Amino acid sequence: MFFAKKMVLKYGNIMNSQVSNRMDKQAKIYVAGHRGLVGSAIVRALEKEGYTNLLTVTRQAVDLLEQRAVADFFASEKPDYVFLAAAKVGGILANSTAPADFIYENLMIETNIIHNAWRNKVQKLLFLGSSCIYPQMAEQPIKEESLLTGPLEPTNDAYAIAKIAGIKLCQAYNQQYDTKYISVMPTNLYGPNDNFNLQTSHVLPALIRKFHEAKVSQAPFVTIWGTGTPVREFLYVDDLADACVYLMNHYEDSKIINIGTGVGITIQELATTIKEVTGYQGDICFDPSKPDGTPVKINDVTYINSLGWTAKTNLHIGIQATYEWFCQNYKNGVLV
Ligand SMILES: NC(=O)C1=CN([C@@H]2O[C@H](COP(=O)(O)OP(=O)(O)OC[C@H]3O[C@@H](n4cnc5c(N)ncnc54)[C@H](OP(=O)(O)O)[C@@H]3O)[C@@H](O)[C@H]2O)C=CC1
Ligand SMILES: C[C@H]1O[C@H](OP(=O)(O)OP(=O)(O)OC[C@H]2O[C@@H](n3cnc4c(=O)[nH]c(N)nc43)[C@H](O)[C@@H]2O)[C@@H](O)[C@@H](O)C1=O
Repeated sequence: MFFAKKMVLKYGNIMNSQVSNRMDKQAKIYVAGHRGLVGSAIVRALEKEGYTNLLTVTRQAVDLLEQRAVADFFASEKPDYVFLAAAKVGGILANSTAPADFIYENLMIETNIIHNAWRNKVQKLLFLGSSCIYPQMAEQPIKEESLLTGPLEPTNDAYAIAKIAGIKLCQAYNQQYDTKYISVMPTNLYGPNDNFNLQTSHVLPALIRKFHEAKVSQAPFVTIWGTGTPVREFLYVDDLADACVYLMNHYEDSKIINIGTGVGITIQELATTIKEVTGYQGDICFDPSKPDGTPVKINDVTYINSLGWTAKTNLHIGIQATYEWFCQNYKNGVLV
């Protein structure tokens, strides 16, 4: 049972930060990006909780970059709720080599969806941002208040600017049109349906694939990009999805909200853990010619914890589950 908790915002008005305004089990819920890491986990979480009227559509049927297609889709489907998990996403290499694609596609997708959610009176929308929106040298762990207090990490600043625009879109529509659009800032995620392409993936799936393939081919060493010293926080995607559904039911403030474990490890420690899980027997080498990116990135999760949500999945167990999923779904580096 949840009770409204009053809080005074900096603008002086009183808003409910925590509410119990649950989605009806038959409500029409659009999950944008349902085939991706996050979207597929949100679909699993909603189905597990008994939501029966989920709306999904492939990129081939509705390209979210196309304003007209998105407008027609919303006008004909009229969803009640929207989880905005469609985006152009990638790891440090993809972000630093294709910044134009990352800023353009993310601005287009979020603008098309948020504007048409408003035009079609969507009751509530949840926008997926990212912890990379915070300044490169933000005080650790990173509080929500750090937003726009310093320069961004150069390897993903184009993507981060698009994500900051998404936050501002939600807040501006809330302010002008009294909508209920919430923005969450997850830390680095991993799990089933992750991207295992070594050119475009994040570090955790990349290392699962590298160690697995090295074990199979009996390669003497595995190369890790950068120095191994950067610190990252990793959240299992089913925990993230659980948090998103929880917040959709219990939160309606414009204030952005971090999601994570609050615990960081070095890339070297991550590599050692993945080596152990995969059973690889060779050595680990580092390639310092590749970028490290942000030196440390750990979300402060005090706010979401205070609202009654905490992460559950231990990193070792989450990596084991992801490795099992990878072994079942990939053969010779190809999704089967
Ligand atoms: N992965 C991570 O570590 C983190 C992710 N996030 C955020 O979570 C959200 C989801 O990320 P994640 O699940 O990892 O990303 P994925 O790349 O796994 O999934 C993205 C989804 O968006 C869809 N999509 C992309 N472009 C279009 C388009 N033009 N038209 C229709 N559909 C499109 C993709 O469709 P298709 O299947 O056809 O490719 C895919 O289903 C993003 O907003 C991201 O910023 C935040 C923090 C960390
Ligand atoms: C979630 C977040 O993810 C991105 O930021 P990032 O955290 O820097 O991303 P990453 O997972 O790709 O790398 C983490 C660290 O790991 C090192 N590293 C070692 N070896 C490999 C490797 O083989 N692949 C990759 N990708 N990284 C490697 C790598 O050098 C870096 O030090 C944003 O662009 C943006 O997309 C965003 O929001």
